[in-house]
Formats: sequence, structure tokens, C-alpha cells
Amino acid sequence: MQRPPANTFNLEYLHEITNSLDEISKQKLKGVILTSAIPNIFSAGLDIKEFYKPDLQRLENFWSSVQDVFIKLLDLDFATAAAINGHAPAAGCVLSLSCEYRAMVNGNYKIGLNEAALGIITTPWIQAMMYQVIPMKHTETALTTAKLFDVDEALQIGLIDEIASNKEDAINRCKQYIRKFDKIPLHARALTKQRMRQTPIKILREQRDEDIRMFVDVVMNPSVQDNLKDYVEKLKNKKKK
Ligand SMILES: CCCCCCCCCC/C=C/CC(=O)SCCNC(=O)CCNC(=O)[C@H](O)C(C)(C)COP(=O)(O)OP(=O)(O)OC[C@H]1O[C@@H](n2cnc3c(N)ncnc32)[C@H](O)[C@@H]1OP(=O)(O)O
Repeated sequence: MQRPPANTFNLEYLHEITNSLDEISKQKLKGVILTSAIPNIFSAGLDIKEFYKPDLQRLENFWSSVQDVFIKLLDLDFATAAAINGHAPAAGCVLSLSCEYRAMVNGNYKIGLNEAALGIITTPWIQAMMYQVIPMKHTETALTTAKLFDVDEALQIGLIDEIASNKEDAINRCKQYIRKFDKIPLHARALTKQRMRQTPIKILREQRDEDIRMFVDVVMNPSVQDNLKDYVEKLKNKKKK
């Protein structure tokens, strides 16, 4: 990913990712490794500008595109791994959770689902993504407290699989993970993966329109917009301090 300054996902970038996923899914690949070309930031999540004082039609398209990317990513036949070379809050974390394996570079980085801090709630399919990786009890506490884990905590809780010393090491560990499937028939691997991951996909496929309505309702709530205003200000003012 290379969308400076923070690899945030806006509508256009989501379309680009969808096109790339369509393209790679036609190829006979062994696996895909997601990483960032931006030092210290894997992805800062969804672009807050998309849901602060949004245009309603664009907001609906935006969330529908988030859903598309997510479904496509989870549906990929081949192995997916994330070399997390920096912060991975919110959608950055969801992106890594949609992979089968996560290696995170050691450093002063945070990963987790902090949506509640913005006044946004995590939708059921995102919650399911998290509790398929870490235990339900930890998921509940992490989501309700908007907890961002440091690298050691993330390993301890199972949110990441390994700690890497740098980006190259993280990518190598991802490659080693992908090589594990060299002798496994592709269709058996793919079907097993899809069945293991059917809960979040099923929830989303059955509730796509309702999910969009819920996201739009939450985002357009005046108190959520107030929260977002403060959050955007805080991000802007960080540099001035
Ligand atoms: C393809 C993905 C699809 C998969 C499915 C996803 C489904 C996900 C749904 C779940 C819902 C998620 C909701 C969200 O994602 S809301 C966004 C939440 N993100 C955050 O709260 C992170 C906010 N950012 C930070 O905390 C920090 O930026 C950082 C990541 C810790 C990095 O800190 P650092 O000091 O290195 O950098 P800066 O803070 O100075 O940031 C650099 C510039 O980037 C701008 N920025 C950062 N984050 C965002 C953002 N989320 N949206 C818009 N802009 C952002 C920041 O303002 C700086 O801009 P500037 O240089 O112009 O000042």
C-alpha cells in the first residue's frame, strides 16, 4: 500500500484495491503479502474525511466499497499474509485480520479496533473477524474500551502471530508461512479457508443493505459528528505540539 501520508482508505483507493484484487484473483498465485511502503504506518484505517460532514450518496458508496474489498479479500483462494510494518488501527487492523497470518515489526506501534473512541460502532462482521482470531472475552473488552495493543500485547493475545525485527524479516516470515501450502491441493486449502471464515462473510452477505443503513445512521448522528470533529482536530493539532 502506498497512499501517503497514512495509507488511509478513501472511496477512490478502495476502488483501486478492488481492481487489484480482481486482477490478482485471475492469476495463479501461491499467495499475497500485504505491507506498506510508508515507514511506521501499515494503515491508519478508513479516511476520516469520508465520514466527517459527508455527502450521503458518497457515504453509502464508500461503505459499500469497504464491504466489497472485505468480501473479495476473504474469498481469495490463495494464502494471504500481512507484514505489518507500523501502526495498524481500526480498518488497518481489520485488513490484517482478513489475512491468514500476521507478522508485525517490533517498534512503538499500535494495533487494534479503536472505533468506539470515534463514536463509531464495529459492525457484527468486523466483530466476528476479531473473535475468530482472539478469544470472545478479549474481543468484547478490546472493542468496548477501543483498546490499541502494543506489539508485545498483540502477540500475547494472539492478535498477531509473530514479531519481526524489521520489514524484510516480516516479509520473509510471511513467505515462509505461504510456503507451508506448497504441497497442499489448492482447492482443498481454499475450501477449508472459506468454510473457516464463513461466519463474517455470511453475516455481511445476508445483511449488506442493513449494514450500510446502520453505518450511515451511526455516522450521521450529530453526537458522532461532534466526536469526529474533535478527533480530526486532535490529529491536526498533534503536529503543532
Ligand atoms: C481495504 C480495507 C478494507 C478492509 C475492511 C475494512 C473494514 C473496516 C471497517 C472498520 C471501521 C473502521 C473505522 C476506521 O478505520 S476510522 C479511522 C480510525 N483511525 C484512527 O483512529 C487512526 C488515526 N491516526 C493515528 O492515530 C495516527 O495517524 C497514527 C496512525 C498512529 C500515525 O501517527 P503519526 O504520528 O505517525 O502520523 P500522523 O498522526 O501525523 O498522521 C499523518 C497524517 O495522516 C493523517 N491521518 C492519520 N490517520 C488518518 C485517518 N484515519 N484519516 C484521515 N487522515 C488521517 C493525519 O491527519 C496526518 O495528516 P497531515 O500530515 O495532513 O497532518
